[in-house]
Amino acid sequence: GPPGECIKVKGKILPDAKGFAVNVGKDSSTLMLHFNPRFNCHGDVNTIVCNSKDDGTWGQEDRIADFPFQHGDKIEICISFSETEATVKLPELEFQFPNRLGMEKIQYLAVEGDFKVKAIKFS
Ligand SMILES: CCCO[C@@H]1O[C@H](CO)[C@@H](O[C@@H]2O[C@H](CO)[C@H](O)[C@H](OCc3cn(Cc4cccc(C#CCN)c4)nn3)[C@H]2O)[C@H](O)[C@H]1NC(C)=O
Repeated sequence: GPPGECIKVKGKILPDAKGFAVNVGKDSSTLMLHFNPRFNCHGDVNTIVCNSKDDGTWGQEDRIADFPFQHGDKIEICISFSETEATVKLPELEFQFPNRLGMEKIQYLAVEGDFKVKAIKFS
């Protein structure tokens, strides 16, 4: 959808989650944001890794200092964006990630890994 719209993903983190990802962008190869909380994977423990993907090529990773998640949590992730940055709103944490590709609309959303989606809302 267009800038300013909020994409809300509600769901539950699995009790034995290693990690999950919410990807938004144009398609699976071109992502404005790969939002990837890692409980324990790729050598990361309790770390949120964010990145972009440009036609199949990963960008530079950003690691967020806080990790407001626990196994089994029911959470809502709210992603909105402008021409300059994406904003991720979580319980107890909000941060920005640069809109590196200058993407003007989000037409792709995918949730992967140890997360059970309950609802997705575009508002
Ligand atoms: C230190 C030198 C090496 O550096 C490492 O190099 C790796 C390879 O590049 C990076 O890892 C890649 O990082 C990229 C972001 O940048 C991506 O997350 C990508 O994963 C894509 C992907 C997504 N999915 C789907 C999915 C998603 C979440 C859960 C599950 C599950 C489950 C059932 N339990 C499945 N599968 N693959 C990851 O592989 C590391 O961060 C990086 N580490 C550092 C410190 O730099």
